[in-house]
Parts: sequence; C-alpha cells; structure tokens
Amino acid sequence: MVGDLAEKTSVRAVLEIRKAGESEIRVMTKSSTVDLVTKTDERVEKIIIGSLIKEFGEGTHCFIGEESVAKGEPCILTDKPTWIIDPVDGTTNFVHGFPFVAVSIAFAVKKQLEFGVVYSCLEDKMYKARRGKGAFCNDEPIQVSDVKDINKSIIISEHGTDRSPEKVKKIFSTMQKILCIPVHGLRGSGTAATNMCLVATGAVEAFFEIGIHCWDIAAGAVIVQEAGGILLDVDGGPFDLMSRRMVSANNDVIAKRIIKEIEIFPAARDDATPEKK
Ligand SMILES: O=P(O)(O)OC[C@@]1(O)O[C@H](CO)[C@@H](O)[C@@H]1O
Ligand SMILES: [Mg+2]
Repeated sequence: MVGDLAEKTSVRAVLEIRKAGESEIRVMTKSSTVDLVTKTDERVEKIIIGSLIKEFGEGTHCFIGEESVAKGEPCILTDKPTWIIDPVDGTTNFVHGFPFVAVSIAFAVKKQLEFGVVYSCLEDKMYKARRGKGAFCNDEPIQVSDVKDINKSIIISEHGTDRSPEKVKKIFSTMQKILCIPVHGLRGSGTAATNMCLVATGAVEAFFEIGIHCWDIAAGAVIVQEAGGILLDVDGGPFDLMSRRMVSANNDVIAKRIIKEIEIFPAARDDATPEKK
C-alpha cells in the first residue's frame, strides 16, 4: 500500500519535472551560489507531500523534504512513520539539461527504512525496493556486481556544493588516491539517488560521499541493500542516515578498500541543531 502509493506519486512527480524541463527554467540558489533550486523542486515537493497527506490524513505521518527543510522545517528522524523526499535529485543537471534527474521517495518507521523508490526521469527507469523483498528496476530484479578486485572496479563519487578550498582539496586527494589504486574508472552522475541505483544494478561497484543529505540517499539505501549491497560510514563504522557520510558498495571488500583512501572532513549532521550547522 505504502509502496504502491510512493510509486504512483513518483510517476506524477516525474511527469511534472518532464513538463517543466520543456520551458524556461528560472534558477535560484540556496546555501551557496552553486546550490541551485527551481520552482519545479518546490512545486514537485508540494505535490508529493500533498498527495501523501491526502491519502493518510493530516498529522499521521511526518515528512522530511529537501525544499521544506531549506525553508526551515525540522530535519529530525523520529520513530513516527516518516517520508524522506528529494523531489528533484540532480537540480544542477535539470537546469543544464544533463540527462540524470531523479525523484527520490523513502519511507521509514521507527527509524528503519522500509521502502524506497528512485525514478530516474529522463532514462525512464523506476527503481524500487521494500525491506526483505528485493530490488527492482522497471519491475526486473536487480543485483549488485560480484567484483571483489578493486582493480576491476568503477567507483562513483561527487564533489557536492560546498566549495571551500580545504574540502575540495580533500575530495580530490581522495579521488586521486582511488584512481591511482588503480581502478577501472571514476564516475559521477550528479545525483546521489541515481548513483546508488548504479551500485544496485552492478554498473559500478561503489558510491561514496561526504556532504550528502538524508533525502539524497534514503530511498537508494533500501535499493542498494535489497540488491545485495552494503552501506557503511566513511570510517568503516555503521551507516547513519543523518550523518551526511556514506559508502555504498557491492560488498565489504570493495567498501573497506575505498575507506582506506578516504580523507574525512567535517560535515554538520542533517539533524544538528541550527547553531551547529
Ligand atoms: O540538490 P540536489 O540536486 O537534490 O542534489 C544533488 C547532489 O548534489 O546532492 C548530493 C550532495 O548533497 C550529491 O551527491 C548530488 O549530486
Ligand atoms: Mg533536490
């Protein structure tokens, strides 16, 4: 029921994004001049939350949505049934016509992720997974790759929207070290949700990033795990959805090899109090 609804809602969101992409896109900024947002991000989030409230009634479920949080709504994951939403993951891609843009909708109960749907709009691929029930792309089962040799892997990372030189230096130093292991290649689609689905289908072996948000990865987290993959913190500890740090990989051999090279830098937690952000 929850899954069907998330799927239905994601289809509505995708139609809206595709339609908006046909006319001129007015671009605004959020935390920095490279952190882009459009009216479509805001409208699509309202459509998603509005249709879920219509179904479940006001006050029964909680919502953590990228654009609502940007406008000051709290970003705290409680035990209550909670939807975690990125209406447009890959806004920069959307603005530039770079063809990877995804809608990401996840559902958690008691802080446990139960369901995730990532709809890659322009590729027309709907990825979905329910805890314990497997992962699918356009209804076909998907599975992570079985590569254990890091030298035969493709790794994804992104550089995010925080361009302070010391962080960028660490990000590129990590990428340089991983590239020189050597791996077959380094990639990045510009959407964390899509990156995770690429891990889930076995197109790449891992995706890691410091600076991602819970709405970028919540749905992808269910999909990767249900496709047989794993999630870890960048220091090798347990994955924490609100920590803004994640390694998702096909197996722990690949994950731990990458973790050896990651230069960690601080990122304020999604659920940090405003004065700590
Ligand atoms: O702002 P958007 O388009 O929803 O987020 C896209 C994105 O920049 O967010 C992550 C960093 O926060 C990146 O992995 C990803 O590429
Ligand atoms: Mg977004």
